[in-house]
Amino acid sequence: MEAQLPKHIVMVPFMAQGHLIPFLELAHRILNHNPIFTITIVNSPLNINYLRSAIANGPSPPHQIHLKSLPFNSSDHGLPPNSENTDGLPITQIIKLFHASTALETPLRGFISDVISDEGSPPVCIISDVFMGWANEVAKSFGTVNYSFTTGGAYGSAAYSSIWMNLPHRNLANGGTHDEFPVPGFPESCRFSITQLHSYLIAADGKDEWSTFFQPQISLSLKSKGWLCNTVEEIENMGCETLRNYIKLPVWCIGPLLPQKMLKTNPGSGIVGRRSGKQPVIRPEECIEWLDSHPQDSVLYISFGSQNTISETQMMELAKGLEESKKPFIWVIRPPIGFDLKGEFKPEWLPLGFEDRIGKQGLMVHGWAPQLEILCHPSTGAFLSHCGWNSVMESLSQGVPIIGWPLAAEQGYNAKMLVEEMGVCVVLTRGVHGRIVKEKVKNVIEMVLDKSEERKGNDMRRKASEVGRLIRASVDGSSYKAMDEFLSTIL
Ligand SMILES: O=c1ccn([C@@H]2O[C@H](COP(=O)(O)OP(=O)(O)O[C@H]3O[C@H](CO)[C@@H](O)[C@H](O)[C@H]3O)[C@@H](O)[C@H]2O)c(=O)[nH]1
Repeated sequence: MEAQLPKHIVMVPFMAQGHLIPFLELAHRILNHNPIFTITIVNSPLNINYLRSAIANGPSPPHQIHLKSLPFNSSDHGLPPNSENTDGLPITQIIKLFHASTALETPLRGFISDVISDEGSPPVCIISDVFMGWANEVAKSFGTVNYSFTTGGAYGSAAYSSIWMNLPHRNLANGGTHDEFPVPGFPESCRFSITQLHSYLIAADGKDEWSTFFQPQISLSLKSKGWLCNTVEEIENMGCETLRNYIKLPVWCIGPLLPQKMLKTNPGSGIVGRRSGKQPVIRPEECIEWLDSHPQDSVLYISFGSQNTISETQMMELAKGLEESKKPFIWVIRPPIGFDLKGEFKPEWLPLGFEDRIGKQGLMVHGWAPQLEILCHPSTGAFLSHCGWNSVMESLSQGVPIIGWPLAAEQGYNAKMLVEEMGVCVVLTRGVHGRIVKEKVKNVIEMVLDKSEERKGNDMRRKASEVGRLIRASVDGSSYKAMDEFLSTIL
């Protein structure tokens, strides 16, 4: 009998750390579920190198995962040389990278043709990032199908898609009051605020450089056979219903795409190990040792994800508020907005003598921290986060409540959902122009870390812990079932 060729899936992630890693985790998850597949992840050369080191740094990679580098030259798109990832790029360049990402279409077509010559048939499907909607056309023209993968949550993805496609805030008079407006797909009672939108979205008119990328790409992704979503059905009931209602396609909630150790009932402290192409500037063991010296649920962890930072004034007030709160903290810090994020950190961005004065109260990490190890440690009591979806899932999976400071993308919608639907978050401020004073920083930190009964912090922790339980239960429950259903549709 002739041996059956493995079923080939081609994955097309967007060119950002917060997208590449969930795609890699998705590939692992699919293969754990059913090893019959071969998966090729395609991207620009530097992102493929990044994924190669992520695989090398992580636990033993299955032989069925292949990486394919597609030609891409950032200088052809008005970007600085070697700019193939949002990491470290200022916002004005990020939009150029979004537009440039569509240049991967022609080389992807070449690759699919090669697959057909070698294997006699096209891949069983392409799984493309929601931002890489053009992959739908590629799939169709080669007689295969496309599924979209949103690396965000259900609520955030629904809001992001609907707001970009409809720009509902442009017509506040149409059913809106003051600065609040309804969003197509969401219940009438769920109003969004103009303050939750980034300035480029507030200014968008359908013809600007942001709309002319997002509208066609989301619109193409709406032609997929269905969407995979990095969330858990039970924790986002309303978000899942809204996403299905808005996109009118099947949605499989297959998250959380996190390392197995984080999903154990009591992960405890220790090395989690992750697939990441970046090395922390501090050894995980050092962080763990520092956390070991603090009581349970007492430490605030602060990080704004892989590509964001705050303003100079905000940094100063945050530092003062932290110092006055006297609460222990780990702060992943980068140069403020307007400066080279990978450049040298200048002492004048913090209060005079700050780092010397805080001593054992704070651990400053200049660059990249071992976030998973920090969040899994029992001493970590709260996370001051920009509400990027990976950070949200990582925090909630460990029952850690969130102090939200959304900065860009769908982070404002994530924060809204975490506050209104889950009750696990309080918003400190929004954006790089958001007002922030040290007194508020101090009060919010104290409130969230306060474990006394009847305090809001205690309630947030209890709710976060319940969400964490649901996330862990989904691994053998709803998310497992959703993956099963998805794979049976492509087999
Ligand atoms: O010092 C650090 C900082 C970050 N991380 C990791 O980097 C990832 C950051 O991801 P996320 O929290 O999602 O933030 P972004 O990198 O900003 O993510 C982009 O992609 C997400 C998924 O689509 C969106 O939700 C965000 O809005 C978008 O900015 C997480 O896994 C973190 O664990 C570290 O390990 N160490």
